[in-house]
Amino acid sequence: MIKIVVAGFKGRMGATATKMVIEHERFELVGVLDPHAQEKNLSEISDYQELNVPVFKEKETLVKSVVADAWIDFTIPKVAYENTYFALENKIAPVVGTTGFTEEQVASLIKLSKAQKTGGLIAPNFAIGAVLMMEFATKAVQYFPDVEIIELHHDNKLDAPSGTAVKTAEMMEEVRAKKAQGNPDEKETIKGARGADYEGMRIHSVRLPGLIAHQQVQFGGTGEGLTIRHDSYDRASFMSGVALGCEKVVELKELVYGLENLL
Ligand SMILES: NC(=O)C1=CN([C@@H]2O[C@H](COP(=O)(O)OP(=O)(O)OC[C@H]3O[C@@H](n4cnc5c(N)ncnc54)[C@H](OP(=O)(O)O)[C@@H]3O)[C@@H](O)[C@H]2O)C=CC1
Ligand SMILES: O=C(O)C1=N[C@H](C(=O)O)C[C@H](O)C1
Repeated sequence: MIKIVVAGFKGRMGATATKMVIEHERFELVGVLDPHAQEKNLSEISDYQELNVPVFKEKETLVKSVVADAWIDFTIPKVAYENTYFALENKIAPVVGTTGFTEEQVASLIKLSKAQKTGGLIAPNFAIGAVLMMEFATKAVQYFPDVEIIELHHDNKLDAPSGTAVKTAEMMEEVRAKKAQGNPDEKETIKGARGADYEGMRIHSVRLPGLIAHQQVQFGGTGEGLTIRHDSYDRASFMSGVALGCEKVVELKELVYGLENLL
């Protein structure tokens, strides 16, 4: 059995991941973390009355109280780096879905994981379809260097652009012919009209109630266009990737960035 803790267990993703861990035959939920939780045990929550899983408000108390192999993190961009660093320091393999990491933070966590000989995963998107979308886009951009990313999310999202959009742009940038898109003389008459600029590629972030997580990567060429689109209609779409991450990280000796590294 892989012993797992879930940080952010009361959030939209954390609650879905907690349920997945409880129901998974090879996982054991040994603790959950939320700084504002009122409960002391999951059994106080009506769906989980039969369980005995301690609830922690501080990560320092958690590591003193339970032994864990993997740390699922769906918290907020402000604390995810600190949490991941802490998990690695304590030789608990992080499986991180929280977005908003800088390139420098990812590099520093990979370095720490190697020093600790501890596996880990930071995956901006755990949906298999989203990973395929990123890979297909990386293929397409070699033929269509003119590309814009439009990501669409629910309006409670804290970070923009999404982690998926950033990862897609990073992957495409590695193989794309350098190019600044649009008319070199173009002027924004309203600031932000052309979206964010990542190495000449534009990223547009849409936030609307009713949405979950969607992205389209739109390419333009001479007399033709290509659109690659992924939609998560339910947060369950992320769970097979989270489960795969938990099974794989305990075998690794360093942290990897992107679920594609484990498929
Ligand atoms: N990689 C992927 O496939 C996916 C990634 N995400 C990412 O996951 C993250 C979470 O998203 P979502 O669930 O929608 O957000 P929510 O706001 O619903 O959940 C975040 C939770 O984290 C809790 N939290 C805040 N600080 C801490 C802390 N120090 N320790 C433990 N928990 C803490 C919050 O608690 P409180 O409210 O009490 O402060 C809240 O319950 C986002 O960064 C999002 O982009 C989302 C979907 C898929
Ligand atoms: O906040 C979300 O909901 C999501 N966040 C991730 C991101 O920033 O890419 C993954 C997915 O898009 C859902």
